[in-house]
Amino acid sequence: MQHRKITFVGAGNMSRSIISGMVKSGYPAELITASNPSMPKLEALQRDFAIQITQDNLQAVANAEVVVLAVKPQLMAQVGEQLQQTNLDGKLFISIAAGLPVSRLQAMLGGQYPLVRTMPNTPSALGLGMTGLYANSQVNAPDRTFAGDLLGQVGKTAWVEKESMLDAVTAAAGSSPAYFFLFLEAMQDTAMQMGFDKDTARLLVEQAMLGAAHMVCHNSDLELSTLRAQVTSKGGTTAAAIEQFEQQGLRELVNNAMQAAVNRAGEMSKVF
Ligand SMILES: NC(=O)C1=CN([C@@H]2O[C@H](COP(=O)(O)OP(=O)(O)OC[C@H]3O[C@@H](n4cnc5c(N)ncnc54)[C@H](OP(=O)(O)O)[C@@H]3O)[C@@H](O)[C@H]2O)C=CC1
Ligand SMILES: O=C(O)[C@@H]1CCC=N1
Repeated sequence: MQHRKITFVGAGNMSRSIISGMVKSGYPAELITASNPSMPKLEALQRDFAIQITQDNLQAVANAEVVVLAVKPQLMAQVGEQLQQTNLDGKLFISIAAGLPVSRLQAMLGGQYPLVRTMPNTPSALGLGMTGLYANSQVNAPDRTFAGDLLGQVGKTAWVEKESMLDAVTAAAGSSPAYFFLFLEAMQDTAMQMGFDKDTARLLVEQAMLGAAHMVCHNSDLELSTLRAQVTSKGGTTAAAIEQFEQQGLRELVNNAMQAAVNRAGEMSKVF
């Protein structure tokens, strides 16, 4: 990918994931800066990836061609106001914040800058991320390619043409790792109630999940329902378990949960 001087404002979990992927893919560390109010995460990034670090957002942004906005949504207005003290013309902005629409981000930055709004997820830390991207009309073709390549360093990407679809990406991929963890927690607890120690219970569910995930990825020509049917012997144990999920409304529950994520993104766009 093209290499540009890039600054991450906010050096938390998601920035670390993306920076890790960039450096592993050969992006020159000397072109990457992270800015954060406290030092420990910055020092860890410098130690692990040899990038530039600073506690001075303004200096870091002034020197950058690309600015990744990676603070919590509720802190973005404060950061935007601070950044207005420097000349932001000509910079490409990439936001990873949940919920905040381009119009709000532009108001926070005080101008109509090229802005790619994205929604990544934490598996990006392992190079297995899924990121949705949306570009505003100021983003030119090279900027679009740069943003796609950047998030492509840490996983797969999907562009959306309608900004509202980013909230659906949040529900389906940004937040969804947590749904899977919850499901695994519940299975681990049950396996322990059935007599396994904690480590063995975890091994059982994590290896089953890993195998199932690989089966999904390696059989993209098969419907998910076909993979399920291959496990589900007629009148057998799986059928008994699936019947419980279906009777007790798992599909409706999933629908309600994902809709709640979308609704919350909509609320966040108004309150932050
Ligand atoms: N976690 C997730 O699964 C996902 C998160 N996101 C989005 O990513 C963004 C970051 O989330 P995440 O990395 O998880 O959060 P973190 O809390 O891990 O990181 C946020 C960082 O911002 C720093 N920060 C606070 N105030 C400022 C400031 N004024 N200037 C610069 N940096 C500041 C914090 O520093 P300190 O700790 O020192 O206060 C912290 O290191 C959020 O907007 C979230 O919506 C998107 C997709 C998935
Ligand atoms: O929970 C959140 O708001 C963020 C966005 C997606 C995952 N974490």
